[in-house]
Amino acid sequence: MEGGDHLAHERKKAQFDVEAMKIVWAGSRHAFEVSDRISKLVASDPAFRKDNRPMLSRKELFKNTLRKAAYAWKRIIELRLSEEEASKLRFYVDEPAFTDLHWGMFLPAIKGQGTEEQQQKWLPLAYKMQIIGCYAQTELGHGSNSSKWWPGGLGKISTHAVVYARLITDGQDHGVHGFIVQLRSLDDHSPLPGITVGDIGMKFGNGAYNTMDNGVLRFDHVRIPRDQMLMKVSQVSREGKYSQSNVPRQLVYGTMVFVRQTIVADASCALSRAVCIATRYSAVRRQFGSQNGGPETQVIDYKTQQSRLFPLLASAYAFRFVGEWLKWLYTDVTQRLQANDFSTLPEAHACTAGLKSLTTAATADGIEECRKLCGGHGYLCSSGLPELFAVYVPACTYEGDNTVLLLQVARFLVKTLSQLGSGKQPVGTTAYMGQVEHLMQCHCNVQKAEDWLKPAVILEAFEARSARMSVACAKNLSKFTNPEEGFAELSGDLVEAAIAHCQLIIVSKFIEKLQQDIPGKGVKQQLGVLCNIYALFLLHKHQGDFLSTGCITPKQAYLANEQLRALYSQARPNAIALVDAFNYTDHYLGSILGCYDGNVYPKLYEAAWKDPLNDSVVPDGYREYIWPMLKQQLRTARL
Ligand SMILES: CCCCCCCC/C=C\CCCCCCCCCCC/C=C/C(=O)SCCNC(=O)CCNC(=O)[C@H](O)C(C)(C)COP(=O)(O)OP(=O)(O)OC[C@H]1O[C@@H](n2cnc3c(N)ncnc32)[C@H](O)[C@@H]1OP(=O)(O)O
Ligand SMILES: Cc1cc2nc3c(=O)[nH]c(=O)nc-3n(C[C@H](O)[C@H](O)[C@H](O)COP(=O)(O)OP(=O)(O)OC[C@H]3O[C@@H](n4cnc5c(N)ncnc54)[C@H](O)[C@@H]3O)c2cc1C
Repeated sequence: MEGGDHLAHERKKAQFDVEAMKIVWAGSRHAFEVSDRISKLVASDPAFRKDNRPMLSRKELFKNTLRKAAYAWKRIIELRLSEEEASKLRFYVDEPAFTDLHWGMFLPAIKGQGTEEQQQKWLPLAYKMQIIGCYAQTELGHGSNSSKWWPGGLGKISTHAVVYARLITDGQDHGVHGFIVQLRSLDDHSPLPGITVGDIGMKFGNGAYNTMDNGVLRFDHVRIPRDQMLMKVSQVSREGKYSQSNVPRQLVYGTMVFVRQTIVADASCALSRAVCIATRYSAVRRQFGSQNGGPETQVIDYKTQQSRLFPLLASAYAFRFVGEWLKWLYTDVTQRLQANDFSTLPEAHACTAGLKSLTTAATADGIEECRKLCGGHGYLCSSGLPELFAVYVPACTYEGDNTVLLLQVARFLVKTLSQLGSGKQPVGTTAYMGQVEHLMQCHCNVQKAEDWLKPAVILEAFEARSARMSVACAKNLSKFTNPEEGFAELSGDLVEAAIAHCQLIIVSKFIEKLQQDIPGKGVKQQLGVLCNIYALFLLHKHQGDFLSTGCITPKQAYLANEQLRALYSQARPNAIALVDAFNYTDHYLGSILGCYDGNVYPKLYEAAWKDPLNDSVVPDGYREYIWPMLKQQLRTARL
């Protein structure tokens, strides 16, 4: 079959209104319209071509990124794009660049930690891109006193950086503070005196994150003007006197709360992209199982394929909704901070840290699983999956190593539990800890498989598991005379308790989403199926936790798995429509296996011939190396 829509028969099976689901996925009709318009704008502009990335040398790749960034900026100004539209444009250009750190960290750091006066001075320059900034926190070795190492945009482009360093006045160390530091001349871009700066070298994968100039930075007797210390949290007077505002010191880390929140939203994008590719290809691919000479089985009909693919599809939706909620939480905490209410900052920190950890880990693993779900073709760069994996996987490390972040969540949970004794009622995502006595002894009320479809049953099982794991950690910790020693010794268990808590948040936010009014034929029902798949998949995967804490019985675990299989069958006819609802253009997907029309094989065949290696029939190097070897063998054989 040539041309046409090879997936049309699959699209006809959908039991819901795909156009309505697109609005739900985008968040609102307005968000959908912006996203749809900008994605088409990028896809139709040859300046944003990206299929050649894996073939380019590092220097060509990097120069190409600079060209795209400058062109994108020009288009943003010409078309008078709003911030929302510009950030969608960045998203669909789909190429990490120094601009990410400028807009995503440098500007937010000044907004969050600079005084009004500092903001008035620096923000207009940064907004007009008259200066370009990065965010320099991480060190090569340890300690905020060696060399900065890793900051994106630092290596070759940034003119300025927010640098985190120890503040010492009168011989007293006041800990880490943020400083705006000019790095390069605004005239000829050369490093300023005392500054050594460069790129740290090639990173994992071809193309991928190598479009970014992650950098190294050293200072030798560099003087930073006093008014370039970010002074919202603490100040140094002209006389060198150190003082602190009436705000928590933790605000110094506020930029990370903001960025981690965006990383959670981004996880749903990366995962949905991989899932879209794997789902479409699984419907196109037929392998074995032919009966009476009929067509072979579509691999998407194999239960094993479904049990690997559909939980990822459900996770993409789950991460989308928890990301939406996290954005709300971040906006709420920001408004409170402006009104000097700091009460929800610890929760915002724990939620952003924990959800960043969980969603990036699941997404990185999920992309790799999608590659395997596509068989051998998934390993071709033209599948789009190798580059997506290479570009995505550092998300498990940047903005805080995922394990380190889970330990932050664990500290928050232990603290919450310890405050119960003094009568402090937990709120927000830890409100369930207020019912800890009930959760410690409740029994799951599942007698038949369908009982697992009740939101209250699922929620109670997840709450009980999380509460019991945290309480067990707290009890074990209390046996240590030195709490820090105890924390280190039990860190493995604490990480698992933190994971249980964060999974509960994602499940509960999906359930809350379903309580809203969701228009469109069949849309809510499909989301209900996905929500149950997500929850029961987690329950099945972590059944050891649920069983060992006595939250469910072995029979109930068995029934959950039985229900999960039934849910896969319900999702099957809707699978293609559920990935169509992401509304990704073929340009954005960048994958032959995932193309909208499913016409995979002719495109793969054509693409192979475009590889530079096929430019000539006899490759470079043949005459030099292979021909003499063949001749030698021939001579030996004749002897
Ligand atoms: C194409 C061109 C187009 C142009 C388009 C223009 C428009 C574009 C528009 C937009 C584009 C935007 C794109 C955005 C994309 C962003 C890209 C992101 C890329 C990622 C780059 C990566 C950057 C980095 O990695 S930066 C470095 C991050 N480093 C870390 O995360 C380190 C991890 N470690 C920690 O977090 C540690 O906690 C610590 C180092 C912060 C502190 O450690 P320590 O001093 O030991 O303190 P600790 O005991 O842990 O904690 C003390 C108390 O503080 C509390 N706490 C800790 N962290 C926080 C926090 N973040 N917030 C609040 N509170 C915090 C902690 O709970 C303790 O509290 P307690 O009450 O005392 O217990
Ligand atoms: C692509 C990329 C882009 C980046 N961009 C920036 C940037 O723009 N600006 C910037 O400042 N930084 C940036 N970083 C740096 C990044 O933030 C750090 O790499 C990250 O915070 C992890 O720190 P680390 O590398 O020191 O790892 P380490 O802390 O050395 O971690 C190594 C291992 O030790 C474990 N470990 C560490 N501490 C503990 C602990 N307390 N308890 C238990 N286990 C522990 C970790 O789990 C991990 O397995 C970037 C990194 C990457 C990969």
